[in-house]
Formats: sequence, structure tokens, C-alpha cells
Amino acid sequence: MPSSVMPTSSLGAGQEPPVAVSTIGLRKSYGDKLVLDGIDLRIPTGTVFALLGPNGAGKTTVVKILSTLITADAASGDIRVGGHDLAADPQAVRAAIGVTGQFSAVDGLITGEENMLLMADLHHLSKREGRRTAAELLERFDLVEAASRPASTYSGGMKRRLDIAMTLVGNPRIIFLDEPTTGLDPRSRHNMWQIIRELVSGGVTVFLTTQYLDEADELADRIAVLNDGKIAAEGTADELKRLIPGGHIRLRFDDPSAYQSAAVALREVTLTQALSAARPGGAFNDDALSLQIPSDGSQRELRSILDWLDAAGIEADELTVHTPDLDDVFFALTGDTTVPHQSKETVR
Ligand SMILES: Nc1ncnc2c1ncn2[C@@H]1O[C@H](COP(=O)(O)OP(=O)(O)OP(=O)(O)O)[C@@H](O)[C@H]1O
Repeated sequence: MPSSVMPTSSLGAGQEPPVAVSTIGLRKSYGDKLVLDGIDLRIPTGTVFALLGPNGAGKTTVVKILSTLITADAASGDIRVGGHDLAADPQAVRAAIGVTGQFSAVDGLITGEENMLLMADLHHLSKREGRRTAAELLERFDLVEAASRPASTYSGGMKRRLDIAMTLVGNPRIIFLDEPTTGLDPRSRHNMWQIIRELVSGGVTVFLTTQYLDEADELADRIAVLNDGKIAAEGTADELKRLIPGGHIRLRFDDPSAYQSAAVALREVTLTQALSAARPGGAFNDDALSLQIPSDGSQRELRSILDWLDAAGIEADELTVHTPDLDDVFFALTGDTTVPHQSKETVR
């Protein structure tokens, strides 16, 4: 059962971090259209969780439910945010969370600073405390120079930063970021990633939805792929990449004769099917003096391949593990056949 939310750094060895968000059988229909068909989530405090899915999969709907903007169907199971029962105590949930993204709280008609002070008022901070908090956050988000300009004159990146700064006025321990970097240029995206990392290192839990798989790969401790109203897969980026075929170990040789004997040894294994652990069926590239052995990239499989190489007297000059990237995982899990499969290789 989830308990109160606190930073992971205060935990003793061997203790499980408390759960920031948990859902059991989360369901949502709009009319007779079922959008979420029983979603189970368990997000430990102080981690980044990324929800991926094709357009219209229901990511924003999940965020809206968890942030109390809309209600889940009555048939849903237990839903807790910050240790509070979402259905029974939405007010306590609201006090524990911050939300930014597609529904920005920024008012373009007033200045950045006025937006911040308004937020401080909403959180019942004293005038003095409000000014101090606003100044501190404007500084932290590099908005001091722009603070006295109407927010309508801000760039997209500045508005996103102001939006997050406003969210932080209430010191939320759980933040929902719905597509936080959509439309931002690469530098602004990287700045936003840095902001998110800093929040998490301070013990904040971040629930992120994104269209950018590299963003999930970069930031998230765990990733869930939403498809057809259900979680198609959930795990770390590496766990998800291991779910689909295409991973391999590549051995490269400087010496053509070493390459030849390794290729012969691998062909023999392939022919006799003797090497079950190392998965026979390698590929050869005579020009590059390299050969590939299919592998899921797991430690166990890597060890058995290394044992086989040792036993066969093969010493490669370079060994690299290649795993499918998150794009491959996404296309495989969401059944999107409109984008051709590309053999992108990530050297891990
Ligand atoms: N208020 C609403 N009334 C009826 N249908 C809705 C409503 N809001 C969302 N939907 C439908 O629910 C489905 C999920 O929408 P949602 O916005 O949650 O998806 P999403 O995964 O966030 O999509 P995107 O990546 O395009 O933002 C879509 O088919 C959408 O048309």
C-alpha cells in the first residue's frame, strides 16, 4: 500500500521507496468509446516515469485523471496519488501535485513575475514569502530579464519554463508533465531535461508523457507503452529493448586470418546447432572483418557467448553489444506499420 511521500535519499538500506502513484484497473470511457481498459501503474517516489503511446492512445486522459481534472470510470480499482485515495480525497491529491503541459496555466496578458505572484497568492503565501519564492524561481529558470514583460511575448521554451516555475511555487512532490518538450528546439529540450533531472534529484516524482522516444530513453527510470487502452509493455528502456528481436553482439577483427578462423568456428556452430546458449545463426561481413551473433544483450547470454569464444580460442579486437532502440520497441508494440522498420543500432 502506498504511504506518505518522501525523498528516497532518507531511506535506509534495503527499504523499498514509497509509491508516489499507483493505479489498479484504471478505466475511462467517453460515451461508449473505451479509452483506458484497466491500467495498472506503480511509480516509486523520486523516479521519472514515462508514458508513451501513439496519438489518441489515452496518455493525456491518464494525466487528467491522476491530476483530478477528470474522473475515472466507477469500475476502476484503487487509484492513489501521493498516498491519497484519488476518489475519496481529491483535494489532498491536488495539494501534493503540480501539472504542466498541454493545459498551461500561463496568462499571456500579465508579466512573468505577475504570473508567479498570482500563483503564490493561490497557494496562500504571504506577500513577502510570495515575492521571495517568485524571485528565486525566476532566477532558477533563467527568466529574470524577461520577468517584467507580458508572458505573451515569451518564446515557447520560455513559456514552458515559466509554466514549470509556476507549478513549483506550491512545492509539489509529484509533477505531471504532459509532453513537456513538444515544439521546443534542441537546446530548450536539453534545458528542460536538465530541469527535470534536478527536480528528481531533489526527491520529486515526475510523470511524463512524451512523443519523443529519445526523451523517455534519456530521462525515465521506467517506461510504459500505452496501446489499445492497455499497457502493452512496461519496464526500463533496456528491458523494453530486449523484448524485441534485433539485438546482437558484433565481433570485429583487425587480423583477416583471426576473422577467418572465427567465422569458420561460428559457421560450424551454426551448422551443428551445438551452441544453444549463444544462439547459433551468426551473420558475416567479410569486408568489415566483423561477425554478428544474435543476442538479447543480457548479462547471462553475454557470459555464455564469451565462454564459447574462449573455448573456441577466438579473440576479437572489438566486441560491441547492439540493442534495438526505443523506436523499434514502439513500432513493434503499437503495431504501427506505417513507418518502415529501420535497423538502427545503438551501441550500449
Ligand atoms: N472529452 C472527450 N470526449 C470524447 N473523446 C475524448 C475526449 N478527450 C479525449 N477523447 C478521446 O480519447 C482518446 C484519447 O485521447 P488522449 O488525448 O488522452 O490521447 P493522447 O494519447 O494524449 O493523444 P496525443 O498523443 O494525440 O496527445 C482519443 O481518441 C480522443 O479522441
